[in-house]
Amino acid sequence: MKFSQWLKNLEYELLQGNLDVEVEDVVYDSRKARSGTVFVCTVGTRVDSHDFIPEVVEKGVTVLVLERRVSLPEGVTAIFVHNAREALAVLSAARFDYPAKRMVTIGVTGTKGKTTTTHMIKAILEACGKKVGMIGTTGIVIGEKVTPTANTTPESYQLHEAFYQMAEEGCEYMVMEVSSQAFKMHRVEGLVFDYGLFTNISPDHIGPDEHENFEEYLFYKSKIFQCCEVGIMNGDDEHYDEVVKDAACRLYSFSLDKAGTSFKAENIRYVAQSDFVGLEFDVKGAYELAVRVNIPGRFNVANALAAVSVLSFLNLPKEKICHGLEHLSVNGRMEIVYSSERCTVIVDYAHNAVSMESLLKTLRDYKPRRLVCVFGCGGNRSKDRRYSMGDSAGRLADFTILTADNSRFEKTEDIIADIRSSISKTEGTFIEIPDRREAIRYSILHAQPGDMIAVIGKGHEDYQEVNGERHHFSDREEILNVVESSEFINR
Ligand SMILES: CC(=O)N[C@H]1[C@@H](OP(=O)(O)OP(=O)(O)OC[C@H]2O[C@@H](n3ccc(=O)[nH]c3=O)[C@H](O)[C@@H]2O)O[C@H](CO)[C@@H](O)[C@@H]1O[C@H](C)C(=O)N[C@@H](C)C(=O)N[C@H](CCC(=O)O)C(=O)O
Ligand SMILES: Nc1ncnc2c1ncn2[C@@H]1O[C@H](COP(=O)(O)OP(=O)(O)OP(=O)(O)O)[C@@H](O)[C@H]1O
Repeated sequence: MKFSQWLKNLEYELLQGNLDVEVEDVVYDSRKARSGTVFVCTVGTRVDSHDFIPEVVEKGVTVLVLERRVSLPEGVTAIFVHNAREALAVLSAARFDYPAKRMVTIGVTGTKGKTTTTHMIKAILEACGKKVGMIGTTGIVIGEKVTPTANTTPESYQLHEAFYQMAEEGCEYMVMEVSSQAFKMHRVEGLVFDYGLFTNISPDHIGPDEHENFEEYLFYKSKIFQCCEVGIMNGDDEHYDEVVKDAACRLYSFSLDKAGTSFKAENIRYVAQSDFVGLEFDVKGAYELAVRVNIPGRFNVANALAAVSVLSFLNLPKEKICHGLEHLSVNGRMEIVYSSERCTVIVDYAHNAVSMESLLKTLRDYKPRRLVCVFGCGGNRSKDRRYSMGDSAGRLADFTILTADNSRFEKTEDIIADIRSSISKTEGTFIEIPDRREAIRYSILHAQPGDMIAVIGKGHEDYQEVNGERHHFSDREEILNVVESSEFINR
């Protein structure tokens, strides 16, 4: 392939060499540089990869893309661009021949609910017999194959490579989580999603290497409506007006509370039966559907409504959409791992006070005999989380078991002591069992009929991180071990 053929959507200045040089790939990590590739130099948070130019040229790189004017070795073609990550996205799309255009693409952004909603969309499309590719916290998912990624939204090159694989394997649809950081780092530059979905926004991801402040976070997240054909926004979000202010798409909205939005959830029922714990509601407005979802919680009404709003445009059979929603499985997000008259045990990924608060509040909608909460906090992370989560659990749960999360390089007992300092100021009853396996076991073996037990914080994770090492640990597996044990069965 001639390099010039990849340049049609890029503004650049030729610094030296010949644009018709033959190239076969684009590389952005010097360690992967090889003969006949284009190396895109970026200025990262830790490394400025312009420094690797001598090394990559030595390895046979024929073209360099620069965003800093540096001295160049002879014999290599070099172009200067305004932003190298933007250029990486444009070149990667061209390198894989614009694979996203071969599928219906759905981008989902928002502070909370991205993973849940993308899984819902995928599950419903699959229930309708469609082949779907998915990208997000779970990694790159094509059929049964899951490829873990370093980021929720991977680097642009990895994205286009994944789109290409999806299209080659016959995926008609692609649904992905788009983080605010992805917009900031130009990972989705040049993509135009067929559908863009915005679940909600509240302060998060503000700090070193992420966003300077909430305004910046909102600015980048709102970009979803500048890179999609049809945009769907949460009409209940308090920042609605700011988010849609610069929208350049056909805009729709969904709501649980407000009249006049395009899609509205009405007649919401929280259902807790021994064989079904979940939600029922009616979608009204631009699309009408009676929905039953096998995942509990008010925020999952919003997630399911958001998913249905997108899918309403796709001419899918309504009975299959309903089937998909009633038989969902979203790993570690309000996941009912066990339910009987004896108790219901739920695993959820809530790992800050805001999520924990909404989780515990909405589980109260199910009127459990007791709401029991099992949780801990991560080590080597903000201590505020320990105080605020301790306070939420103390106020909202009937009984709390404090235990380990990923303690990392801290002592679990010290982390629990921090949580204790806030939970003990509330009226909440709690005990401490530092071993998470024992804590889960205790909560189930001592359950009273009608209890709801929420095991919080680790969700889908299948490890516990202690002293820099990851040991296999899954809340789901531990729960199943207990409920399948003779100790529980014969009790
Ligand atoms: C702050 C940030 O977003 N950093 C991302 C960025 O890394 P960076 O620019 O800092 O990388 P760097 O190490 O300085 O390297 C700069 C360049 O030199 C290259 N390099 C580096 C070393 C070398 O030997 N040779 C070489 O060529 C690197 O490939 C890179 O192109 O580019 C990397 C490659 O794409 C990302 O993996 C990395 O994400 C880091 C791991 C990260 O923690 N990001 C977070 C903030 C993030 O993006 N989070 C969001 C949201 C998650 C959520 O919603 O919960 C996400 O989408 O994951
Ligand atoms: N729509 C929502 N509103 C508020 N909280 C939610 C919503 N959906 C899920 N949650 C809570 O947030 C947690 C994370 O949900 P999910 O993984 O779907 O969101 P996410 O946007 O992918 O989050 P993250 O960026 O933290 O991975 C859930 O375990 C649940 O407790």
